[in-house]
Amino acid sequence: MTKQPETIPVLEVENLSVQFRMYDRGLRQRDLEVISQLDVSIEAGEILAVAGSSGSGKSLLAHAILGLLPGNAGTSGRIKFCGQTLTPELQKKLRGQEMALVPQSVTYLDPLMRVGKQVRGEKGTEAQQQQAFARYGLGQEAGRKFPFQLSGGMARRVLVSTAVINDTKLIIADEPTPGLNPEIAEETLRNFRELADQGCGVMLITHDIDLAFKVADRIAVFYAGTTVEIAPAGDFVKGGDALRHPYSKALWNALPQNGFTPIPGTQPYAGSQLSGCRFAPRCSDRTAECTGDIPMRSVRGGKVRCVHAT
Ligand SMILES: Nc1ncnc2c1ncn2[C@@H]1O[C@H](COP(=O)(O)OP(=O)(O)OP(=O)(O)O)[C@@H](O)[C@H]1O
Ligand code: NI
Repeated sequence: MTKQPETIPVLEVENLSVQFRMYDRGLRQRDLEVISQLDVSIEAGEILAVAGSSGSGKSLLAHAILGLLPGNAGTSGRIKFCGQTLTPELQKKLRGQEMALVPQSVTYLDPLMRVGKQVRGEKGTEAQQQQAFARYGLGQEAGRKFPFQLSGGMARRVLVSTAVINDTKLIIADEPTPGLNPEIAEETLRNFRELADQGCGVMLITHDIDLAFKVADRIAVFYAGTTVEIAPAGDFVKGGDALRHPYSKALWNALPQNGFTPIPGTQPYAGSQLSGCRFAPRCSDRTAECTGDIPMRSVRGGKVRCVHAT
């Protein structure tokens, strides 16, 4: 029997931690760990949604991948792009080309530069830009406009065009839909699906797991700076016992269509050094074992960071 060629994931994040060097009064220095022991991967053709509440580390993960962390941040662990370990030099080379960020807000467009020029960037050609614009239903005249002359929907398509212009293999979209009317939000998601279907890996960062399971293949749930569950999107449609981590179940129960049941307590600040399960203080299933080191493990075709999950 011939062996199937192994496909190399577009993105592999292994045991990633991110710390910020902070100075207390009197210049005492301490490291604040905001992402810890994070593992995640994306295959070509796949949309991975990254869902989690505010402050759980979603944007920092995006910035760590792209090499956009601020100067006082340090990382450990490994990030591989198409099998190659990323270094700051490589990140700089690939950024905006083979890996691209669709930022949260159209205010990321330079207000003083015509959008065609922005979309082409340093290396894109006029022909590539026109092709991308045509693909997203933008007239050629759009390229000569300034951002303030675009409608919200057009500006969004411009941002997506920016991401596709250089045969991008990995697109990271950070909260691309809030503030958009539902039609444009859906159109934006359709664009990502299309790009994935053509072989791109897409990381879709969102607060909204409702939206995530409509378009994503898998969902990674973040809590206080790490992944607590990574599972097929279908499990998040079913909810309840299809899910593995108590926090994922709680998120599901908090959805309007599932009764809006709130989760008591609050997420610990990502920098607060906790040992053991970070969700334990809010978990009704917690036991003494939850204070130990909790690795990710495989359960029913997904991954979970919980000693009790079956
Ligand atoms: N420059 C920084 N210095 C210190 N701490 C920071 C810095 N940037 C972010 N943090 C902290 O890191 C944690 C994760 O932040 P991050 O922006 O990744 O959250 P997020 O999941 O993207 O949240 P949101 O959904 O609100 O965008 C937060 O607790 C935040 O306060
Ligand atoms: Ni964010």
